[in-house]
Amino acid sequence: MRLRARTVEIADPGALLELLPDSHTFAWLRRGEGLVGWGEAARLDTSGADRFLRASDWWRDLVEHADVEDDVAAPGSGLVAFGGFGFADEPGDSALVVPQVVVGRRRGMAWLTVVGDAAEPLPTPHLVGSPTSEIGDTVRFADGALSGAQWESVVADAVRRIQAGDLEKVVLARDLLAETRAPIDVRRPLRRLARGYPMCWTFHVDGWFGATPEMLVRRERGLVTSRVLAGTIRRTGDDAHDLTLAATLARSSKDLEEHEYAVRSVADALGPYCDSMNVPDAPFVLHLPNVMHLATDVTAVVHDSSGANALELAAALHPSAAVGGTPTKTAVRLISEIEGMDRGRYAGPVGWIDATGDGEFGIALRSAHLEGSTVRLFAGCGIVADSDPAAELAEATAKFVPVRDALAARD
Ligand SMILES: C=C(O[C@@H]1C=C(C(=O)O)C=C[C@H]1O)C(=O)O
Repeated sequence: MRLRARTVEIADPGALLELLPDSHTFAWLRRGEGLVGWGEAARLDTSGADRFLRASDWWRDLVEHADVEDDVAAPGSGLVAFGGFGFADEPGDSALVVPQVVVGRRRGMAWLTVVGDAAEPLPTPHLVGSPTSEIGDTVRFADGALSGAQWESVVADAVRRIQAGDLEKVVLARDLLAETRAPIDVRRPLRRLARGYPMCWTFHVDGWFGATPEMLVRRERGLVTSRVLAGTIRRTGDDAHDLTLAATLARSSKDLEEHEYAVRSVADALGPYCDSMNVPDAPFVLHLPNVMHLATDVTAVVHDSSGANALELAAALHPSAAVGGTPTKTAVRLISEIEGMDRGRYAGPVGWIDATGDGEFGIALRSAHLEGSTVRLFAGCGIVADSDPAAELAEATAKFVPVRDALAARD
């Protein structure tokens, strides 16, 4: 189908999440800016090892044949698709979806994009949200694939293999199940995540939602940025003590080593596509309400000749050592062998791409999958030679907090 898209500047529409008409919607937001969308003008479902490249080819073809009128010409205006990609190559369930309506805000400017079949006139949507239903008054949590104790023994197994020299680092995750009596309206947890974690990217694509602090790749007019996180410490709630902990984190050789693997994997993957790469010598400490991370922002400029779009860059970067391990292939194999669950789209790229190839793909962390009245939450930790299984379990528990709190019955 040939698509037609029209983008016009609009007066400030207020909080973008309030515009969503129902739970079957798309969101990508940080500090009130970003994109929300609804309806489906076009969709590609894909899977397998070449899921990113298939999605990129589909997107390039769709853009080439579309009629686009874009009065705004900002990253995220004009034709846009939201995407969510499976972590593992198999099954690798992934999708790229072009909504019928997208509302965006960037640097105080707002726009509306409407997309439809080129053969028909475009509708004029009304930007009025609808009330969301309450999350029922009981949310019951249960272990997912493994209990805490079983997961600790999986971590201990990984530590033994690392000490034996099989690999340097592996990121292991676990899942939790949350059940409510009535189906959950995803707009509730999204609003809470956006409010509680303004420094993160709050997202929703196809039932996968969360607030991630980690940017796999942002491409904006050829400038590429990746925010790499690895090395974590839990917050205590006492700000003065947390500052001391932050200083300890910034000097911890275990965490610095783990961080270094992750930064190196991103810089190596971007190398073939970019020039003028800047990799800061030392990480900074990113403070989130539940945890603190060592963080490095890598920047670079896409080669004119490679012209890699945001999806192709995400394909090159995924899975980074922050969510897979080092060496990547050995780590990913070990994950599928011992983790005991299918990650689905957890820790896979999630975000959006526009017709110029600009876009943002975060890593779907601090995230969950919603299906009716069941939510599956995921959290993981980087395991290295001197990791302690009990401490890793506590770290994973801290990383469940954002989605757990977002599912609470009341504010
Ligand atoms: C795997 C997760 O987080 C990743 C692992 C980290 C670590 O081990 O220190 C830190 C940030 C993320 O890169 C998660 O949140 O589930």
